[in-house]
Amino acid sequence: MTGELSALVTHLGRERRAIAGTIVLVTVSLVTLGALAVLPAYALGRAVVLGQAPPGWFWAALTGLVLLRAVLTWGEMDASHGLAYRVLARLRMALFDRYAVALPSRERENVGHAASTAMADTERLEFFYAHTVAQLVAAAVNLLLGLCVLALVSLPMAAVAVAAAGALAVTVRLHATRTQALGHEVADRTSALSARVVDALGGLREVLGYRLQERVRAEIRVVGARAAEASGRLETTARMLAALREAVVTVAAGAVLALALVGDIRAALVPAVVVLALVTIAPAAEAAETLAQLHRLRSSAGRVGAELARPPATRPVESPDLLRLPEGPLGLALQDVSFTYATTRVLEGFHLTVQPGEHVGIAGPSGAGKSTIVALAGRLWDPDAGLVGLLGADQALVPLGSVSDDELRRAIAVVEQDGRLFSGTVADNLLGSGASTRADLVAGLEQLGVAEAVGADDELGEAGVRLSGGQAARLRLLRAVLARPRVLVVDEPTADLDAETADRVHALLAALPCTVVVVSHREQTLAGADRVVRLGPGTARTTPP
Ligand SMILES: Nc1ncnc2c1ncn2[C@@H]1O[C@H](COP(=O)(O)OP(=O)(O)OP(=O)(O)O)[C@@H](O)[C@H]1O
Repeated sequence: MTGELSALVTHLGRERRAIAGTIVLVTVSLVTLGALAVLPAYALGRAVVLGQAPPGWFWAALTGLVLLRAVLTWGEMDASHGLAYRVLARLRMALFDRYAVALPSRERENVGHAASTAMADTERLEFFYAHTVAQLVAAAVNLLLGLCVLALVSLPMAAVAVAAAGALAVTVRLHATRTQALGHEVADRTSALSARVVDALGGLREVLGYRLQERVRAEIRVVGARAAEASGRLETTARMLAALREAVVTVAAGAVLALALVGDIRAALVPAVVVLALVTIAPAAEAAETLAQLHRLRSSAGRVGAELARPPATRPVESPDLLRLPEGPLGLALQDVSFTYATTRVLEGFHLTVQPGEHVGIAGPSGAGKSTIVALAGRLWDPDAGLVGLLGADQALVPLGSVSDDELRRAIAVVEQDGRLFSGTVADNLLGSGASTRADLVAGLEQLGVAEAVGADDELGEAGVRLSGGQAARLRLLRAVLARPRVLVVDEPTADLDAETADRVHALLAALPCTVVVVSHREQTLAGADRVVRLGPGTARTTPP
């Protein structure tokens, strides 16, 4: 197995034993099949050349092999189907565990690539570990066994089989070198085509509104033709090499037959020996076909491996360093914090202390770093330097990075400006934390003026598409409030609202008993806070309190 594929085996846990089990099953099954082909050929040779009926042991052996093969085939199907599902689940679970800690990275990348790796690449690999590995090992063992038996019967015939195996290996190499570059070209062109289609579908309203249909159609036609042309070339090359492999098997069978006819093998054995040569080489030819396709699986394994190696977005909390949060109200503190996106330094030596129970507003020009402060407060990322923590009533600071994720998520809720809702009902979306009741939800919908538009059991559609911007913003806020956090950090809760509806949000926030940090450009929204911190333009710096 090549590096990328064997590297993933560590993620398969107990399934490694199951893979070993299918290898044994498939190998025994293939050898049994070979014996099932050779035995009747042997009987036929005796009957035609010597005029002798098969002996009694022949029928017993044949019946035994038929039964064994039936049991093995059934066992193999049963084992490998179950194994395939479990391998798929293992790989996806490993990926999703990694995504959970690594994907919300500060680069905020498009997650389409991650999703396609988790769905498509893992499916390809599932088949490989559950079926292909066993097929390859079985073909290799079968080849070795067949060669040994052939060598006992006739050394020249064994030499022919070895030469055929060598020729098949050459076709695999040829296939790999010929199709690798072509395969990349096909993948690139196909992904360009889907990107263009997704782009056009995403902007369908604009396409129709600005009468761009003809242009889009022409572009898709050109990109589609390029993809089809590259796929065609790949297909032709693959077919030619498949034909070459078939030719190798045919020539080898012919050579074996010729050797049998001119050699010193007893005539009665000729059919059995020719069949033996065939059952030795044919599975190897099939395996060669599979090996030739292995580069695709290797790329899939490489992609999955790269995703599994993504660095976590925040430093994992080691259990000996775990701290418990104090009882009672909690405040929030950022001490001497610096933070940089790829090249943009947003915060430098930044200080902010929000006392337990205090309501603080944060204002500042666009790009000043307000949303970055919100993200750091929710420990979506760690700061490059300095400390972000929760403040007890005794002013002791517990760094966010020392609290278990579960305890942290229960203590602090963050409502980002571009936060997400999911498909499902309003209740599914808003009561997930389990901290509030359905009655609280209904009261919240009333208070925020959304009850007329949506009820607790209404479906929101994918990513909440059935809501207006202002309705979605209020539901996102309500979701955080219903989680009953001890610290609530909200980014622009009223940006999408008219003045009257914004007042409903102000009233809700003002009545909250917990610590509240509100980021807003709107003075009305900041007016309800106990105090307002105003950031200047450029990198946000503040002196310690
Ligand atoms: N993921 C990112 N990668 C690179 N730079 C980023 C990223 N997110 C934000 N920035 C940059 O960091 C700076 C601060 O962004 P931030 O979103 O914190 O500002 P903000 O004060 O909330 O702005 P606004 O009021 O417009 O929402 C900006 O210059 C922005 O371009």
